Amino acid sequence: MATSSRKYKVVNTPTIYFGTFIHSPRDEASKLDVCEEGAIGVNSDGVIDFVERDVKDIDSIVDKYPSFKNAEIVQTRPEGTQFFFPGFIDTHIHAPQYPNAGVFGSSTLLDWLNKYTFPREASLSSLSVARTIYSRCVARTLSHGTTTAAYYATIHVPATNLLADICSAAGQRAFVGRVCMDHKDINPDFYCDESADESIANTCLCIDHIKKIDPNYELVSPIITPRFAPSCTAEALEKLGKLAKETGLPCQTHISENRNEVQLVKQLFPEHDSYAEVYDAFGLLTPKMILGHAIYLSKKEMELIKSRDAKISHCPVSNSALTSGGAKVRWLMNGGVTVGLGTDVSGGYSPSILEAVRATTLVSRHVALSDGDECKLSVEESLYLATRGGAKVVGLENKIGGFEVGMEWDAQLIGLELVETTGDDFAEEEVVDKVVFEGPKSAGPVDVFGWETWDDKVAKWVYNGDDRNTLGVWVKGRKVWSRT
Ligand SMILES: O=c1[nH]c(=O)c2nc[nH]c2[nH]1
Ligand SMILES: [Zn+2]
Repeated sequence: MATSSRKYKVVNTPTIYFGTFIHSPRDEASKLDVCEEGAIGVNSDGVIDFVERDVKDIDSIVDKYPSFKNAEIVQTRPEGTQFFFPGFIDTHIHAPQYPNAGVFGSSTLLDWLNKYTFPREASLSSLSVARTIYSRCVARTLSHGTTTAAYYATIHVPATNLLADICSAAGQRAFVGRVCMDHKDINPDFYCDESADESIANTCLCIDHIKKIDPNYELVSPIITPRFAPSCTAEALEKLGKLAKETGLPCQTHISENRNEVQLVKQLFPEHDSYAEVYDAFGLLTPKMILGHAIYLSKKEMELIKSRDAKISHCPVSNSALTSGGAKVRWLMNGGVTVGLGTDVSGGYSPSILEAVRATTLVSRHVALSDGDECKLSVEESLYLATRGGAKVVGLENKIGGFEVGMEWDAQLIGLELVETTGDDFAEEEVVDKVVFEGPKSAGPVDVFGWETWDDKVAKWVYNGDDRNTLGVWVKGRKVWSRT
């Protein structure tokens, strides 16, 4: 059933963004680059034309770049409470599971799949259910600053095509994968592909649809998606590996998330030495593969993944919620493996990558308790993973993840008014006046709030912020979300 045949094409008004810009330098995870008084010109294709630092007045910039004479101007507030930041990249999210976010009880992966997840995903055989869930999911992730998402959909072709349509219409950059799962002994009978051939044929139908709505995959791309090794037969994995090679399309799957799952893979694929080698044997371990979780990898597997240049999506919220374990991100990074962040909704309870950033720092501290202080990841490193790291994971590091000439304007405007970084805007007296308080007088707001450096402000955003701080979101220069 076709859902839409409208092609993606957007022409924007050239725009100059003025004010404070913060991003991670391209290959430097440990610090942020703060440009307090800058200007970025974005042309009608959504591409950054110029970046200027130490800008004292708007007129001089407009004079210098005549093609921006009639540009729209978007400016951060001057009091140091707002900044532009690259859009977040969610490298692993299950859109159909969005209504289940937060509902996992005390289950762990394999029982969670059967109890909560497969029944929910099966309900998307109804296109109207899919429409409700997918519109909500895309709107909510955009509102949290997610400008790019690598989505797992379901086994249903019409619903998967609808997800692609919704991303295209809403302006979210997306990889949309029809989930392949044909193993009859593992998947429930109400939610399983008929055969390996059906897995491939239905995947091709989804690829064809996306090709129709976005022929050059400018915004929305198909992604080949074997759910995980246990849910696929060897025949399906082999055919999907061939399809990946023929089409050159990206791929995504899960790996080593849970100890019982790793055991199951050993039982199902006894002829292969490890989980990673199963994917490698079927031609799926390539630079275009995104592996979700990667908690229980051996050193040999990590080295194999590195040698194939496959990528890893770290999903700390999900790994904590489902008691899966703590991924050793520092170890992966030291081994030269490319890592990005995923929400993994609904194993993860939140659609927010900011939450995943926060959890990345916290989970790394738990890992540090057993493996040493070196494992701790800083706010700066975690934000790097959410932007530059994610961009590398989805193969778009030359387009998104930072602010350089030639990159596309995928950005969010962050407002810090709600995270206590200024002396004003808080009706302290109103509350305190009602309380009988005998003691020294307040030191005054400026001494207590408003002293923070930009690094401090960013840390306060990461640890105390949420989507209320996300004031505006742009993808490829198009405004796709605004907090009114
Ligand atoms: O976190 C996860 N979510 C899923 O939907 C899934 N399927 C297989 N393995 C999975 N892990
Ligand atoms: Zn997942």
